[in-house]
Amino acid sequence: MSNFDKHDLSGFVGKHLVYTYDNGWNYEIYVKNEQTLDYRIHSGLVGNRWVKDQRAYIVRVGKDIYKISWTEPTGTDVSLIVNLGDKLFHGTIFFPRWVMNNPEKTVCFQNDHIPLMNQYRDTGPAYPTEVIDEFATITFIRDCGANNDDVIACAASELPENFPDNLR
Ligand SMILES: C=Cc1ccc(O)c(OC)c1
Repeated sequence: MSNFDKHDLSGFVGKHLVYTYDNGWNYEIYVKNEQTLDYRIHSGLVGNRWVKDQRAYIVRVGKDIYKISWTEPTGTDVSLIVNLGDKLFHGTIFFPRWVMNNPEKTVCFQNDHIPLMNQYRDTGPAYPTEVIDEFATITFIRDCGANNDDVIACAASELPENFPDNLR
């Protein structure tokens, strides 16, 4: 049927991407391996939040098109389409109501606060969910290999002075 191997994620694993949503939100993601991602948020509702080792479903849906979906300890659900060939990106984010009401509660290195995030999630309110459905422009792509813990290793606010502007 298709002329590519949908099970082959080798063209995606290891990719480090920076992208800007049409609403101005700037994000950075590292595809750590076939089921894991790290990310850092530069600006937007929850700018300066960062996360390592988020488990995700990653699938190939075209020759150079991938889809990543996951649910976070906060209860936020995310699904991303990454079209590397056209440098086109689309994200759908489903924010629980409590995140919209108090986004600052999620701005942290989440890995140090998983039980707290789960507690916020369980307390809610969850509904009504806020759906953010936006295209983004990929501004930077590079290959960092798999399972590289140096790619996303600090908050956006903690990046060194000499960090390249095109990587922010
Ligand atoms: C809520 C997290 C979230 C939302 C949109 C994204 O593009 C993302 O990329 C890592 C993460």
